[in-house]
Amino acid sequence: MVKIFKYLKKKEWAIIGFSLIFIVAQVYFDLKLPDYMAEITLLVQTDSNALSEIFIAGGWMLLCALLSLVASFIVGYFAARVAAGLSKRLRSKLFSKVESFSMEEINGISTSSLITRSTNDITQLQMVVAMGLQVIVKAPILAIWAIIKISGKSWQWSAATGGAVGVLLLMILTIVIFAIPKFKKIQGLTDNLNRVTRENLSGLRVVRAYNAESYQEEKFEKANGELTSTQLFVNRVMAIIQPGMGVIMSGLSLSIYWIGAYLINSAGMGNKLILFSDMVVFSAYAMQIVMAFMMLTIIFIMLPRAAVSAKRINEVLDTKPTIIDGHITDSTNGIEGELEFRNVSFKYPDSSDYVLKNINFKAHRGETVAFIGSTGSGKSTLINLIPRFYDATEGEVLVNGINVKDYQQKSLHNKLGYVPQRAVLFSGTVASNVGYGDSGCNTYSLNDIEKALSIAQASEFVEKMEGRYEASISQGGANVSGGQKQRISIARAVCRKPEIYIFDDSFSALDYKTDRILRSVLKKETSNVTNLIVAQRIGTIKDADKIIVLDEGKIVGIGKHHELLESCEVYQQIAYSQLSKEELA
Ligand SMILES: Nc1ncnc2c1ncn2[C@@H]1O[C@H](COP(=O)(O)OP(=O)(O)OP(=O)(O)O)[C@@H](O)[C@H]1O
Repeated sequence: MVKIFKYLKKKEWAIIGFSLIFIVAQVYFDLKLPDYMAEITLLVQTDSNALSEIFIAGGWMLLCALLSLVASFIVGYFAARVAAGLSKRLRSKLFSKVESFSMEEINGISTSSLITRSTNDITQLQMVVAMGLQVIVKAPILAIWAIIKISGKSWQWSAATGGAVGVLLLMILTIVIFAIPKFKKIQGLTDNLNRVTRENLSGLRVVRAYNAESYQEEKFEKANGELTSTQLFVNRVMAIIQPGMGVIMSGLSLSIYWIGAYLINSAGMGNKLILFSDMVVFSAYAMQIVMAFMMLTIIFIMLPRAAVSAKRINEVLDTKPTIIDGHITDSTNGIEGELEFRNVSFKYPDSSDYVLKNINFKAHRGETVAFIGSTGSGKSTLINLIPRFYDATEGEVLVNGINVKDYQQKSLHNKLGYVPQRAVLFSGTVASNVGYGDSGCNTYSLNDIEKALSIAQASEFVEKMEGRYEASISQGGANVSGGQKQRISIARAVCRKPEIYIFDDSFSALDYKTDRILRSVLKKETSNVTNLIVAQRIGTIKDADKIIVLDEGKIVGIGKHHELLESCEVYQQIAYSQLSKEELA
């Protein structure tokens, strides 16, 4: 929890310091009230006093109450500012930290947990910082000041107050023992609820198509029920606080007046009035003491929960990304568009089996290298090692003769035009999706965007959209078809003008005609660029300069189409399963 405070700025520490003055002022004015109350009690009981004196004392009392209110408002304002500022900063830090994560870290913590940590956990912290500043600092000052004010009055009254505080502390301890273990559980269960909700929303079409609503509801109800019952348990324990406090405070008042009645009864005539006034004042101070401890109770209950949240946030902030940036910003060896896999083997972090084994090949500038193989043979995994979504477990991946690990990631990515297997579009416009990101060169002009869309065979449908290049694209590209999404996604890569294109099965949603036209235009327009194409269709890769056939993570054939048709059994099987002998010939 303390670690989180290092994210407070100097200015915010200054605000906290400044707030302290107002907190002390507020306590001072609050504790001044019983003094005036005692004065008024005495004035009322003494016949010789004018009404105006009572009004004056009452006026001072009102002023004190008003000043206390103003001080409390200022402290509240500052506390809210500091808390909101801290939570904004933490959210930004978490966001940029998560951006630096590789798939290994993201999968390790889980997307749903990362969302809960960036929202719910930060809110818990924000609440405790806002409340804490007002209460953690105020309560002890109030308690100590009030105790000083009543010290030496009457040991019987002091004993009664001490007893009340003792019972209060016992109550807090019981609550804390029962409730704290549940706080950690609540955050974990919130992650789970988040995960089930996300899964349901992202797979809504499949859920509907398979009438799986009740199955999903059952899953949701289970997650919801678990969270609710844990929250209910905690809230039930917490519910004891309010009435418990009421009983303690009323009991204390009653004890003070009861003890007071005995004391006044046994006192001489001259002391009766003083004792009565003392009793009124003592009871007011005693209430303040109990109130102070009550405030601390609330904080002691909120702190453990916030501590759990702080730990979860720190966990993310302290995670060291496994993909570490290199230093090289550009290759100075004059080589461009070259890719080499040198004895590369790879296994996923949570798995013991190698998915790629001893991969060796080279792609030169201007060449089209295609990867084919059955599903799960490791094609996407191989491609993912180039932009460093994962790092090779053994061996080296070299771009322009330099290990990808030695590049600054930004520079490496600027050399690549990556088109993923599942086209990803962001909410915005066609133009914002095509001219997406930073290529390290100039910003994209409308001309660049138009040209990229035209190469990707997307101009025709984009021209027909309302607003054309400024036509809106909804989240995930929900308002365009699968093939259209793929073409916009291809245009995005073209717009970057990369040295190496990576098409991970990116033509699968296109009809054969568009697929053929797109590839021939792409080849013409980007003749100096290296193309890496993962495909399932023989038709898509037939004309490639080099076809690499993968089987169970191993290269079982490299060559041109006609060579592989003669020499590679796996390739033959794939080819004959798609086209007849005549078509292949
Ligand atoms: N994140 C992951 N963690 C663990 N194993 C994975 C992960 N992603 C993929 N795999 C495994 O790696 C193997 C290769 O998967 P990959 O996605 O590279 O195959 P592919 O040839 O691209 O298949 P497809 O043509 O179906 O896309 C598969 O056996 C898969 O189960």
